[in-house]
Amino acid sequence: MSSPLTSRPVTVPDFRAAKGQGRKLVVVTAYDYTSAYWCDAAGVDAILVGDSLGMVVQGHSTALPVTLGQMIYHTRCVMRGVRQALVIADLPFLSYQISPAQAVRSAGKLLKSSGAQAVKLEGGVRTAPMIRACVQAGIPVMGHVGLTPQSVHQLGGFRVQRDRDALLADAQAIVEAGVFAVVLESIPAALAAEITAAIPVPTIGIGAGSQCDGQVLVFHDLLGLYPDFQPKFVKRYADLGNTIKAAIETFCHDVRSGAFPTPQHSFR
Ligand SMILES: Nc1nc(=O)c2c([nH]1)NC[C@@H]1CN(c3ccc(C(=O)N[C@@H](CCC(=O)O)C(=O)O)cc3)CN21
Ligand SMILES: CC(C)C(=O)C(=O)O
Ligand SMILES: [Mg+2]
Repeated sequence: MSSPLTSRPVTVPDFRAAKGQGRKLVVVTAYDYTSAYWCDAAGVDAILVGDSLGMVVQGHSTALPVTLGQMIYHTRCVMRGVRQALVIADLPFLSYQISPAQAVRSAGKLLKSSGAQAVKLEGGVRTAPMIRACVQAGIPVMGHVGLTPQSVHQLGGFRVQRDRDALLADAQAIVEAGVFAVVLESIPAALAAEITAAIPVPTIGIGAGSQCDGQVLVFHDLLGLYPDFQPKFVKRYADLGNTIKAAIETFCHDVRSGAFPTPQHSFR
């Protein structure tokens, strides 16, 4: 029930080969040692060190300010908490868009300095040359099409993407460039099902319905930790934000009333 794909550490080929095996792939984001430890212990198949950390860790309103150095730092923290899950790290905005050479340099630096097994790049037809260059350098790449948050200003906001022909062409282009899996973000369920049936690698959905080969959610969204954010695709499996608030309120009360610390928590 809550064990990952394999009883040894999950590899990129394991993940890719799960397509059509009748087993849904589970991916959760994590940004530090402790969150990665618990995701891995719960039996996720893969952990994504997402550039969403720009929002949920740093407090920006988009992921655009995140740097490659910050992605390396967080991925190194995550790696120390993981025993079995595959670890994939996002390449941040402007670390791969300029040229295929820039993409290989950034992806290579991220893998070399963190120990993650794969990178994720956003974009379809336009990003295919960068993906191809990384794959030819021996770097496994996960693709990401549909709502690509690094293009938020070009898209005019975090909006559902509905252009069927463009989305199919994007998915096909990155499959041809060599991705081992594709994130489908914020697209109608029927279209995600069509793309899933059309391509030979697993699709991992977020706001893309139930017919994808797997699902991904942001750690803070799944646990109710990120304030004032609940798009339609998020299901809260816990209410940890309010749990934390209540616990800290109790601590405040105990300190102010003198109920904490007791002799039990003190040295004699
Ligand atoms: N915490 C968090 N969760 C995420 O899923 C996430 C991030 N951060 N940061 C990077 C991107 C940004 N994402 C987002 C952000 C907002 C919406 C959103 O507000 N969607 C609305 C409007 C859809 C529409 O009307 O077109 C929704 O209700 O789903 C969607 C994806 C997904 N990613
Ligand atoms: C939402 C997922 C797919 C992502 O790219 C991120 O967390 O940055
Ligand atoms: Mg991302």
